[in-house]
Amino acid sequence: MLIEVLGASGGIGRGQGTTALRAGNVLIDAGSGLGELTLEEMRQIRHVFLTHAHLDHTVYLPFLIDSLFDHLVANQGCLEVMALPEVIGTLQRHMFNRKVWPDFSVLPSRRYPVMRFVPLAPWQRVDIGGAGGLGITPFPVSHRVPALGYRVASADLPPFVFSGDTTLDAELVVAFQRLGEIDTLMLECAFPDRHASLAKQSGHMTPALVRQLLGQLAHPPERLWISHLKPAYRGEIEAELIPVLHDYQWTCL
Ligand SMILES: Nc1ncnc2c1ncn2[C@@H]1O[C@@H]2COP(=O)(O)O[C@H]2[C@H]1O
Repeated sequence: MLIEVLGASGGIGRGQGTTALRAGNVLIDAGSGLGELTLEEMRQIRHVFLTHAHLDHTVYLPFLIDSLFDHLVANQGCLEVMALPEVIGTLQRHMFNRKVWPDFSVLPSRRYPVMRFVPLAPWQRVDIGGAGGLGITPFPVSHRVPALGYRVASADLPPFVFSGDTTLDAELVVAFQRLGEIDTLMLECAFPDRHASLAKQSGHMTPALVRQLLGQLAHPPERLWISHLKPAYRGEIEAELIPVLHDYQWTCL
């Protein structure tokens, strides 16, 4: 099983989509990177796990469900959107509210809708695809709004951890300790160190915070994929990460 990064940018620009990952028939987040998929590829998707409600992680969800509508109706299919209860409430109130977008969780009928919200609880693993499938474990992270990261593993996928959007605090360190061994860590780093206070205020990481987090892990990851760089600061963040990550295999997405 491969994790395919469809988008991982902290902003927009040619060739840069916001967060969306694909593993088999599962999506993690539905940012503008989702626009990389063909209609046929979208039709394979059965589950969308959301980290949080912010637009850069959800903006293509309304288009996805609209694009799949006929196919789902014809096949009696239903797209499962998995998220924290607070995130589901936000999407119901502000996105699928029949003003911004139709409420596909009651269309074409309440009994057989094309989209279903499934509440998640931190640390309650969800198994997708039975034996040999994916085990997806949500864990709490520290953002401005209720948010999760995900650990994804399967028989042929060593533990992959995606931080989602988060800053560093004591709870995040506890969560990472509980995750145990990590093969690949996709970790956000949105701002350079000169914007440390904005990073804290908006719930994001800087290279100095990445250093602090890694220094507190009992099981450092084998490799790091750094994500969510704000395009305006990309060069600066990369330069600051070089001394922080010199002992790791790493790349900026
Ligand atoms: N206090 C703030 N001042 C300026 N920009 C902010 C502030 N809070 C949030 N943002 C920006 O708004 C963005 C919302 O999405 P992000 O969390 O990815 O990143 C956030 C920041 O880029």
